[in-house]
Amino acid sequence: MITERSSANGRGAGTTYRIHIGADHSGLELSRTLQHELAALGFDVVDHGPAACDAQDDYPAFCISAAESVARDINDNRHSLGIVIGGSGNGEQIAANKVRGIRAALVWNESTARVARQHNDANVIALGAREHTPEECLKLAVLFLQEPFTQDSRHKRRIAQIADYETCLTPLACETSRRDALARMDRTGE
Ligand SMILES: O=C(CO)[C@H](O)[C@H](O)COP(=O)(O)O
Repeated sequence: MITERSSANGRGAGTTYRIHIGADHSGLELSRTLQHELAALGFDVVDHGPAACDAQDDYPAFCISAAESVARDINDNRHSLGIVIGGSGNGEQIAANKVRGIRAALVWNESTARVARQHNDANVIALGAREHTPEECLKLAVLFLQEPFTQDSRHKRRIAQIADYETCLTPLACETSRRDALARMDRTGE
């Protein structure tokens, strides 16, 4: 069973992770493989489609559905992460990142899988099913899911700036937030 404790992510203990997965026709087979393997590892897996292979289907709805559920769960203090899958992962990442509160990272090697959690506290990853073998993708997904966020103040500060921009939609808000964060660090020595 993969839990908060065994995944050592420092955000609590004893809670099973929920993983929301969405794909398109090019990622469907990989999505099914990952769902099977991650469920076997003890994750609580939620499938956001597609239900069947249709070469004409479009990835945004499936990926946005998965990302919205991650965001909703996080708002409800439930520990959830997401995986969106397409041919390249690019469009899937772009779609997921349109959801407020989502930080989706395109993961394409072991380093980007780890750093997506360590530095970015990413809550969704995008994988390109046409770029890797299923075994590679499983490895990347597990690396991501088990890696903790460092909690370093510089990373928190940058993530907060993105969140500020997302809320206010003005670059000035980012700059203000950066100045406030730097001033706060001066005061507290953080
Ligand atoms: O990776 C993707 C988007 O980033 C899609 O999966 C890809 O564009 C689908 O291509 P096609 O319709 O030619 O199968």
